[in-house]
Amino acid sequence: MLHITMIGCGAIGVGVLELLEKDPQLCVDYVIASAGSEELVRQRLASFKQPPQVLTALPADARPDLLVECAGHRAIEEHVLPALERGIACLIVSVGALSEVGLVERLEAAAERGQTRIELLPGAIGGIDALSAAKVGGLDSVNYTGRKPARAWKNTPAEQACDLDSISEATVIFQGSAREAARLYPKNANVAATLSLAGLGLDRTHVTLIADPLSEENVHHFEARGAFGGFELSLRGKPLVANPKTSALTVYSVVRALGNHAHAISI
Ligand SMILES: NC(=O)C1=CN([C@@H]2O[C@H](COP(=O)(O)OP(=O)(O)OC[C@H]3O[C@@H](n4cnc5c(N)ncnc54)[C@H](O)[C@@H]3O)[C@@H](O)[C@H]2O)C=CC1
Ligand SMILES: O=C([O-])CC(=O)C(=O)O
Repeated sequence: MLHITMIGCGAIGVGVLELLEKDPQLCVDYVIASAGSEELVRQRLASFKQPPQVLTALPADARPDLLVECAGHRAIEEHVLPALERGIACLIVSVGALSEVGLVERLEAAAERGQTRIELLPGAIGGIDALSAAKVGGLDSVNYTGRKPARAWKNTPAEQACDLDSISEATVIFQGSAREAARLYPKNANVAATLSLAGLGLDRTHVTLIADPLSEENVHHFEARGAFGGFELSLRGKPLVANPKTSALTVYSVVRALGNHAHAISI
């Protein structure tokens, strides 16, 4: 059995815990919540048969087999870096955090010192295997468009680009590099960062973000060209009820990755 610590227990975290209850080979012992939210998180977990212990930091003597981050950009600096230094293998969904200059190198150095690894999960997108394989032969261009319902852009800089409550058609709210998209939209542009880290890098991946009042889905579309040929993918993700910014596939991506660490065959 693999022993897991989970950072963050919101829409993704609860969804993952619900699915993991059915897998006897995976056990989440600890959930790390942000300070002040422990009681709320305990209430969220009250109906679980064996709820994990809720803490605000990993105990000094804890040695989980894996730490999985489902919290947000700040959690990478706060929890993932120190865990790597301690030799704990980490899986993360807040890949956009790696848009901060120098953070990739710091994570690599921490993992090397701890003789462990950090895994960037595909989350709401697919095709990362093909894109990163295509990169080996050389890529010429990667263009990504993220389209979400207008409500998914609430409390983001999109509110300065348009009136989200009154737009009647799809409206471009951002065009630029993946690095800038991830910085400005930490809860909506992790896919942009993941595609660029697998492909042409944060500064050469062109990103368009769209608020679409006529859509009920989070649509992720990218086109890649290079020595391998060409590749297009359109993924129409259903948003989670608990958080319209986040696609349900992100939950399944975490469960798949954890299962691949525990089961005899990984796919
Ligand atoms: N790679 C991908 O495709 C995707 C990645 N994400 C990432 O996942 C994150 C979480 O998404 P949701 O679960 O939908 O958000 P949510 O807002 O429903 O839940 C996040 C939870 O983490 C907690 N939290 C925040 N910072 C923390 C910290 N430093 N330490 C411990 N707990 C902390 C919050 O209190 C909250 O309970 C997003 O912020 C985003 O960065 C989200 C969607 C897709
Ligand atoms: O869940 C999604 O559809 C993608 C998302 O929020 C992100 O890229 O940060």
